[in-house]
Amino acid sequence: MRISQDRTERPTTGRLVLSDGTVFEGEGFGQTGAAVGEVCFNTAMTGYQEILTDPSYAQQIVTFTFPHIGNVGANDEDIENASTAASVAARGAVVRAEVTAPSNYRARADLNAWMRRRGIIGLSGIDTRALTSRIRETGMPHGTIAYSPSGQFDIEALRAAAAAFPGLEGAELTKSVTQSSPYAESEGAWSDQGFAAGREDGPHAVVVDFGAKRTILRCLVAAGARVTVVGPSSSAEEILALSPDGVVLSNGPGDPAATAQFAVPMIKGVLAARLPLLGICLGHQLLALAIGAKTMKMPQGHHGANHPVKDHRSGRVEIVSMNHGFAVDAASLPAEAEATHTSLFDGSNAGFSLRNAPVISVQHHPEAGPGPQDSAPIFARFVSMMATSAQ
Ligand SMILES: NC(=O)CC[C@H](N)C(=O)O
Repeated sequence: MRISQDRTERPTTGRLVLSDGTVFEGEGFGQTGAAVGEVCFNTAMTGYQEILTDPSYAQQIVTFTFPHIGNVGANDEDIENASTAASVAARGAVVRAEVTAPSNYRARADLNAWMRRRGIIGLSGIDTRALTSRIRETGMPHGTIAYSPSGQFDIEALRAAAAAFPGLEGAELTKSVTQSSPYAESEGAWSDQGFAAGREDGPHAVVVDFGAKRTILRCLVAAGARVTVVGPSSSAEEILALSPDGVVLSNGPGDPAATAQFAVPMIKGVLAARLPLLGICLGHQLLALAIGAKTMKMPQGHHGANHPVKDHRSGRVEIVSMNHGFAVDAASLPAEAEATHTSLFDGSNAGFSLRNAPVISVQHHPEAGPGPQDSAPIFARFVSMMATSAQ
């Protein structure tokens, strides 16, 4: 039949080529061209726009296990890059179903056009279950995602580019996704009326931006904090000169051990000032390194919005958002730290506090964006720690 002949004659326009030569063939969308990165999978059923703009995904290609990505299009608010200097977080998106026209009252663009504008390469029609099983069994591979409207690919060149990708171990990426000059953040919680304005008289939180998600800043503002954001290589002296009532170490991309080179001296200085400290994700890992614990690369990482974490103080299980490829080695935590949270998926450390200092820290994402809000009370807790220390 003619129709099927036409179909078979038209070359497919997208590829994901792994460093071992495995080729996944599908249709390209979004930005044309090729990009290399570590291929991970994310199990969240919603929030693809937040995921693709989370700076922690720098140099990663995200495989979505949820089959329908793009249904609600893209809007102007669900963007997690805090820094205007960083236009791209994830380098690519691998999805199962073809992206269809958006249906949502908030949509301002379809995912295809939005990804093209942001320079993110998409690949649809992929057996994402097979790719995810492979990542689960053999770890996160290096790959090249490519979209060529003509359907012409130099597969060997794409494989060689994937093989040449140095990977995330040892990679310091926080400076590439942030801006160094301080700024104030005053946007709070979102509603259909827009973002609520923050208070100007709340306790002052200085957020060290390692690639912060805007939702973290908005949660702090919504909890009553006045927020100033500073760059990742700020010194303790520069931070203390802003008279903070507390300091937040944000999430961010890359290997915490690499960023620790300049972040640990800063964290030690803030710890010495005995200010309340909150670590989130990369911030959690950096805090662990600052107190002498170790971090390590995980084989598959945790990327999703349905991860069970046990809070040992309350005994409750919280369902949380996760996005990390490195983890704190729980066994290496010094006696001054008390492990407060554990991942119920694999027993890895998901939080600690310090016994003799106002310091709390979590591996997961209490801000959600996307995900459940079981851990959101940590922001109010931190703001009240700051209010107490300010007295
Ligand atoms: N979301 C994050 O902050 C990620 C932290 C770190 N880059 C990791 O992959 O583990």
